[in-house]
Amino acid sequence: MFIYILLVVLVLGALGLVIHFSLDKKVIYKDLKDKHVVITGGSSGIGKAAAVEAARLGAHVTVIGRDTGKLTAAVAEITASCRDQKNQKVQYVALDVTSDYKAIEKCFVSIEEKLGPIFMLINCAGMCICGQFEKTDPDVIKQMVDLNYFGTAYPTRCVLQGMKKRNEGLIVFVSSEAALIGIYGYSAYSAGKWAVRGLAESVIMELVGTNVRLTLAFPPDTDTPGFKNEDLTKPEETKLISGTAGLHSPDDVGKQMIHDALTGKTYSVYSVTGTLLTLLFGGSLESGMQVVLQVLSLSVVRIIMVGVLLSFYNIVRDGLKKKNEVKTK
Ligand SMILES: NC(=O)C1=CN([C@@H]2O[C@H](COP(=O)(O)OP(=O)(O)OC[C@H]3O[C@@H](n4cnc5c(N)ncnc54)[C@H](OP(=O)(O)O)[C@@H]3O)[C@@H](O)[C@H]2O)C=CC1
Ligand SMILES: CCCCCCCCCCCCCCCC(=O)[C@@H](N)CO
Repeated sequence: MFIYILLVVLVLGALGLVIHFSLDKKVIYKDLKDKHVVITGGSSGIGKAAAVEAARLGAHVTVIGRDTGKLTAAVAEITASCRDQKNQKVQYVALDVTSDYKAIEKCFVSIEEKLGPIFMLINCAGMCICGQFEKTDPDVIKQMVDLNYFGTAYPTRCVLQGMKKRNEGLIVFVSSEAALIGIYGYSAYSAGKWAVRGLAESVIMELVGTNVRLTLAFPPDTDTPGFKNEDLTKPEETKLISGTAGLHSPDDVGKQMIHDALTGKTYSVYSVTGTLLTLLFGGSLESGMQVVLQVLSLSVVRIIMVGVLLSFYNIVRDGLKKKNEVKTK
């Protein structure tokens, strides 16, 4: 028995060490002084909170969105957070990130002409329209992928070459905890966020040997204008399931996203559920320790997850029962 345990510990220790030494070194930055940070969706919610934090850390900031009213207000708020009001520059650019590639590329060229090479790109523009799939407007099904996936893929395609050439840069993808588990009512939305995750994990492998890093964020429900809006039409079942992970503040999520990227994390997670879900379903080699934990916890966390999933199916069945009762009355 003792020998068996010793063997397991040795094998796991060796696994942890092999991973530790075969990974590229973490690139860690203390602040963003004089760096150019671009944030799509930086005029509201999580993106705005991330922009404010970047300004506090000394960055020149470009925020991207469509509504110039929201962008102007955001620029004022971000400017007020700059630690060096005289030298830091904050600008907005009106761009629809679902535009065709050429238009996005042109816009990114002009952004770099104005404030210099992009050091950090945070792809935060996104939104969720909930509902059962067969009741979802086909245009919305397409919009969820256009905005959440292509709205991340195209801007990233624009900056990658320059970053690789300069051999420095940070990219953040904002996915969702709903990209780790399928949830009633998030059908159209989650497709885009799962795609973002697939893209991230492949690009991360393509960055091997460079100092460019990509961080994949998995926020849970976060109290933003976008969340308030989606909540208006959200099925009760979706609210109950999604609520399991709690409601978080955009300031906390935006701030942590920046710091996770600066400290070279591949995943940025914000709640216990996020930690458990990435432990179970995550594909990154975040660290040797993470992989050892995955191996050790796999069966236990999987059993917990099956229990959780069963309870989610019960929520859906209860909802169905209630709807049938209303119909027969
Ligand atoms: N809040 C939550 O519960 C969660 C959010 N997320 C993700 O986090 C990100 C931010 O969400 P949140 O802060 O809640 O959203 P908000 O709705 O508060 O902000 C969305 C931002 O994206 C911009 N935007 C939307 N569509 C486009 C477009 N086509 N082109 C350019 N900019 C656009 C908006 O500006 P404008 O409308 O002017 O274009 C706004 O600045 C999204 O990707 C979302 O999916 C993930 C998990 C949970
Ligand atoms: C063993 C593991 C146990 C884990 C428990 C599982 C909990 C699942 C909760 C999923 C929450 C999804 C939130 C998505 C928010 C989002 O993307 C929208 N608000 C869109 O804006």
